Amino acid sequence: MNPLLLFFVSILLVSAILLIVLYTTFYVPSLKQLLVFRRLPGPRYFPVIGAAYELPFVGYAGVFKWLKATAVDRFKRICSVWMMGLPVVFINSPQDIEVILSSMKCIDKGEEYLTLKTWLNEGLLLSTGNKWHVRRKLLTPTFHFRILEDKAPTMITSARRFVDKLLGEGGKPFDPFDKVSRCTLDVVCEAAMGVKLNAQNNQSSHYVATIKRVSKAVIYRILNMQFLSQWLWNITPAGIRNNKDTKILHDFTNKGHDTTAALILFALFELGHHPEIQERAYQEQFEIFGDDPRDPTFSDIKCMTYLELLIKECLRLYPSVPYFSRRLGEDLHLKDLPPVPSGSNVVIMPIFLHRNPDYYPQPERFDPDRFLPDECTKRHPFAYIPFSAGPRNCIGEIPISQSPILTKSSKVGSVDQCRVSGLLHTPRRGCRMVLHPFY
Ligand code: HEM
Repeated sequence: MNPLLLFFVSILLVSAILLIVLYTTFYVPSLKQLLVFRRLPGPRYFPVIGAAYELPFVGYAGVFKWLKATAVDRFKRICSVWMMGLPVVFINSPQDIEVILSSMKCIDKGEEYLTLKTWLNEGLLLSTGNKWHVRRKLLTPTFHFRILEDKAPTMITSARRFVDKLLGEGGKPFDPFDKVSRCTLDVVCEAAMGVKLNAQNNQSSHYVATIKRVSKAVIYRILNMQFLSQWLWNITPAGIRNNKDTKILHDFTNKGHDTTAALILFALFELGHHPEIQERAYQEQFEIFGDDPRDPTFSDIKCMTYLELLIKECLRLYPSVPYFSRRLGEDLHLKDLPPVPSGSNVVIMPIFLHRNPDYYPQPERFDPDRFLPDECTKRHPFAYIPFSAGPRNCIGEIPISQSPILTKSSKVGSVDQCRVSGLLHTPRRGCRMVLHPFY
């Protein structure tokens, strides 16, 4: 063959391969997206590539700081950013959040959820369309209040075992994360799936360590967007490791235990820091039970009004799911704004919404009284969304809001500083506590 022709054919072949790799690795926006998207407010980065090049430098621990500075502080209501061809829109106002979460049309999960696919497969969290409708309809009755009443004895047994484990530390400082995690794993597996796991009696930390690694891998892929492409991820050493990890988790895992564990951990953290709040919570328990060591009933739980305020305030300051998103199947129309084009990834961040001083004065202050009925009526209902809202809200919301997390047998003594990071909202450096028995 003529060497010149060979040269051109080789160039063509290499270009075609590069194009295929680019096309299967990154998003290619449509002309309409390119034209419409630029009319939305947002920082001006490189066109199409957008802010993606900053992400690898942000690091695992800096994600939320970066998100706040980029997507909340400057643009307040709404902020649009290109991310390697993917149009991403951060929505920060309760009014706009209500529009998207209430819509039956916006039920597809965002692109980031692809990173969970090998772990959670096509379960309720990730499925969409008819598959999701059918599964949701089947599963919803399982989480009904009355059905959960049957599970109460097993939940109480796990809770008692948990308290024994905490007291077993004999008043020395310890990090409760592993114990909390095992307890919620036992409770959720048994209540939601009827599976007896007995994780609290199993000394191996293998499972908890694997969950941590898999969660870290999800954030890593979001920060390094080239790895959102499954085939590219699968051939990296981290991807190969991750695929092995997710196989272990398939057998055990479910969506509820780590979110609930994070809630309990932060509740312990805040109780340790606020003896006066702990005392009010304790007094409420004492009024219900006195010195009687009996098990709580569901009617007791209805009397635990302060405990309910406390849980709500924990989920405000530390929403276990700090970030979630939807991929638009059609244009989204928000009041007084150009349309958000179909194909955009719309992001909602309870972690910043719940700390917006317009809705929560002195937002960093832990104050359960913010959730007294009179205070709640002053706020937009979508200013508080720890369980999301609308058709794709959390199916576990009822059991969580009806589960007592405190027992009256122990008192949290002191808790070290902890920071927040990760896929779920959990303490980054752990949180060490001391537990003093009451009697
Ligand atoms: C403090 C505890 C919990 C919090 C804060 C929480 C929060 C959330 C949030 C924010 C979502 C929406 C996520 C999204 O749109 O991407 C969600 C979905 C979901 N949650 Fe929870 N969750 C908790 C506990 C549970 C429990 C205990 C279970 C089950 C045993 C559970 C099962 C689910 C399921 C199945 C979905 C997907 C629902 C759907 O897409 O239709 N969650 N959760």
